[in-house]
Amino acid sequence: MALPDWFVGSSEEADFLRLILDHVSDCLVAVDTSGTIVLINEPYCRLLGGEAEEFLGRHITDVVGQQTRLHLVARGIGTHVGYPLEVRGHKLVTKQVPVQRDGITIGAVGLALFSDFDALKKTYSRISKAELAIPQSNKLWQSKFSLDDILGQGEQMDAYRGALQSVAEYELPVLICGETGSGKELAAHAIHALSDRSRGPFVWVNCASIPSELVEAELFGYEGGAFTGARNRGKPGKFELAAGGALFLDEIGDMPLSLQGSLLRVLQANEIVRVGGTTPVSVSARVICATNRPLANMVKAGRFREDLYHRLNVLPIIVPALRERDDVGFLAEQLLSRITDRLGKPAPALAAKDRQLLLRHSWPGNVRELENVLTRLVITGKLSASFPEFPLEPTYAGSNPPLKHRIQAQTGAEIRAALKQAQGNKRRAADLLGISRAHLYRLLKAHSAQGPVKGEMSPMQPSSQRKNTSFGAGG
Ligand SMILES: Nc1ncnc2c1ncn2[C@@H]1O[C@H](COP(=O)(O)OP(=O)(O)OP(=O)(O)O)[C@@H](O)[C@H]1O
Repeated sequence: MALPDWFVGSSEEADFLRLILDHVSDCLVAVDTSGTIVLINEPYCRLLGGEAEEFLGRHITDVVGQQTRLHLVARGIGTHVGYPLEVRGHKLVTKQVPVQRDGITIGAVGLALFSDFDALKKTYSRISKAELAIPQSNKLWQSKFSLDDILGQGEQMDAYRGALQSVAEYELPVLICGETGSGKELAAHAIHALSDRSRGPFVWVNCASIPSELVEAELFGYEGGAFTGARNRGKPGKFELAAGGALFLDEIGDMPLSLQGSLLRVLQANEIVRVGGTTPVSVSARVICATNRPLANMVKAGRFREDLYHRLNVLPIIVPALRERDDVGFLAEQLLSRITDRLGKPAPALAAKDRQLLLRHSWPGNVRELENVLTRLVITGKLSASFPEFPLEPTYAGSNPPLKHRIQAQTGAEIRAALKQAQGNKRRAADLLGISRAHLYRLLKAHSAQGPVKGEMSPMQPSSQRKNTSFGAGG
């Protein structure tokens, strides 16, 4: 493709420019002020069915027909955007712009924005669907943590962070496994933040905390009037909210078996149908899952679908447990300074014996437990005195009732006290207890199954039944 006389660059620059113009996906032609073609790229030649030499030097109207206005644009009649043309049976949507040097028009460039109407229709429909699928509230669904929030040092943590970076590059499902409190949620946020989808939403669902009868509506959404209590206008599910971004399914091991089949179907078909709906909606969310359960064993025991397991376990990430990490001292220092910043308190120095305690402890609650221990240290100024009591275990007083009942009663009392202190906020209560939210939900569920104590309130429950739950804010 020859470049016009306008071009004043070196021959390397000319080659490079030629290459670019031939590789732009659509047709491009340039004329001088007389309307003579001075440049034409390969895609346009292909569309016209000839070689560049056949078109260069000819008037634009001879080559593409009388309806073009490019020669007029080159004489200064202004710019045309979205100008429709039919060239040799092909319908084009073009943009025709004058080329100016030092304020003087020296020619014009015609660029086909679309030379394929079917592609245009498809693109338009994708754009409008994407707009519908990302409601404004999606601004709320964003990843809150990045790789920089993952504290740790040494080879092990470098390798771990490297693994997060490499899985982030792909559009494939990620399965994050690790003990409670080890940082799985943090990893999921960081993967999304590192990915090409980072500007899209990051929507999370805790599969353990949604009542099983609501999981389907929560994930797939529902149409108005789909069931008693459903909103009139229906509601998009988390898959729809996560369009163009990532859906984080936390505690996937706790997803009821019945729902695992529906999830598998969605992942296979890449589309969902809202509860009570009939129209499929295409799914464009990347799925990131996390679990602290031994999923492979659950598959063997028939408690987790094998086909779903393989669908999800494409890019596995194992989060190291704190007791397996060799940087506990470093992590403690870093967390301590974060905590003191947050609380506006001076940082207490870690005595040698405190460090020994930190290294000896087995950390069943992992980094969350360490954070809690350090928070108490900042507040009370003592680590060694209170530390041996961790992890938070009830002290079993009295010997009359059987031990099992005493443990239940004691756990119940601890949970009630924490909920009271947290004014019913379960996330804060879980933090106070040094356990994960999911663990708290499981305890609440177990206690509600045992009788007098009711735990989780279903949002669909009539308000009259929501009162007098023993774990309510009032205790
Ligand atoms: N490497 C880390 N650096 C800094 N903070 C961390 C790290 N790992 C975990 N945390 C902190 O520990 C707490 C628990 O982390 P997170 O919620 O990600 O754990 P989890 O494995 O998802 O827990 P669960 O299974 O109980 O839901 C959070 O406050 C998190 O910020």
